[in-house]
Amino acid sequence: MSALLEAEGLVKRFPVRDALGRRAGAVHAVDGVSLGVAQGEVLGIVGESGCGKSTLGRLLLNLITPDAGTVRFGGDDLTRLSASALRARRRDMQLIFQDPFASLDPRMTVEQAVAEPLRLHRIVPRAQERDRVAELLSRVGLRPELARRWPHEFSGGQRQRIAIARALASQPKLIIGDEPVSALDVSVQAQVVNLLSDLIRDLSLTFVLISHDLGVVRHVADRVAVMYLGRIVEQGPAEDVLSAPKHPYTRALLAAVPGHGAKAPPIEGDVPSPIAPPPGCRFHTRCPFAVERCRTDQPTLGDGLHRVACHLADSLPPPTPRPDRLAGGDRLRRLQSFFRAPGPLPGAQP
Ligand SMILES: Nc1ncnc2c1ncn2[C@@H]1O[C@H](COP(=O)(O)OP(=O)(O)OP(=O)(O)O)[C@@H](O)[C@H]1O
Repeated sequence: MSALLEAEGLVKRFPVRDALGRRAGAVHAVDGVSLGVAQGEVLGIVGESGCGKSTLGRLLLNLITPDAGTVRFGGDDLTRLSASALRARRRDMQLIFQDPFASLDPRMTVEQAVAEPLRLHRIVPRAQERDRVAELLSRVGLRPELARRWPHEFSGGQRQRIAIARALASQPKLIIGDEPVSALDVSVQAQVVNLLSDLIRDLSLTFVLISHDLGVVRHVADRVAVMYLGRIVEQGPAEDVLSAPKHPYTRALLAAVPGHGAKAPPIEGDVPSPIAPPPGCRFHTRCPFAVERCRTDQPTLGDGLHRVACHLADSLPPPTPRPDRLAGGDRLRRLQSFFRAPGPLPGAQP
C-alpha cells in the first residue's frame, strides 16, 4: 500500500525557560515518530492529554518545523519545500480545529469564511463563488440561506459544520481533524462524527483523526496509532489495535473506556515529565509487565505502514474479560454464587 503521507523519525522539542527567562531544558513533545497514511485511509491518533497528538498533527502539515525527521506528502518532502511551493501544497492539506468558536473569524460572514479558500486557491471563478459556497453548506447539512449570517449566530455544532465546509472548499486530498468533536455537546458529537464519516466515504478523503476519545476513533478509523509521552507505542489496523491490543498501555486505555470488554492491570504512578522522558519503551516505568529489555528497546517496528507493538506482545497474558461483559451463562453463574441460589434465578432462561 503506497502512502499519501509519510513521516519518518519526527522530533519536536519546545524550550523550557526558568523564572529568569534562561533556557532550562526542553519538552520532548514528539520524539521519533514514524507513520504512514495511505490514500483514502483514516488514521486515528489516540492518547492522553499532553502526549503530543496536536504537535504531531501540526508537524504532519508542516505548520511547525520539526527539529529532525521528514514528512513526505504525495512524494514531496514538505520540510524542504520553498515557502511558495508549500503555500501551493496547502490547498491539498487542511486542518479542522477542536474549538469551532475560535476557528472562525467573527468579522467574516459564513459566505466570506467559506469563500476565502476558494479565492485563495482560485478554485472557481468569482461569479461561481456564491453557488459553490451554497453547495458546500448543503454538503455539511446547513441551509444555503444561512450564508449571510455571522458565526456568533450559530451553535457549536453548526460552527463546526461551517469549519468543515471551509476545509472542504479547496478540495483537499488530506484533512487532519484535531479533536474535531471534543468541544461539542455529547448529543451533537455523534451528528458531527457521522457527517465526517459520510464525507470521508463519499469524497474518498484521506483523514487523520486526532482524538482522546476511543469511541470516536473506533467509529471512523481504518488504522490506529497510540501515543504515549511523545512516541507511538502501538500502531496497526483499527480492528486489531482496538479489539486485541498488543501493548499494555493500549490495554489500559481501552480498559478505562466504560463498557469495553477487557480488564487490564491499573496503571500505577504518574506520567513522567516530558522534559526527561524515560529511555526505551516510554511506558516501562509504569508497565506491570516491564522487563529489563523494555528500559532500552523501543516497541518494535513491523511491516506495512509502520506497524508498532510491544516487543513482549506474544508473551503478555491475555486480558481478562470484565464481569459485566461475561457471556450470559457465566453472568448467571456469577449471580447465582453471589446470591447463593441453588437453582436458576427467577425469570432466567433455563
Ligand atoms: N508551544 C509549546 N511550548 C512549550 N511546550 C509545548 C508547546 N506545545 C506543546 N507543548 C508541550 O508539549 C507536550 C505535547 O503537547 P500537545 O499539545 O501536542 O499534546 P496533546 O496530546 O495534543 O494534548 P491535548 O490533548 O491536551 O492538546 C505537552 O507537554 C505540552 O505542554
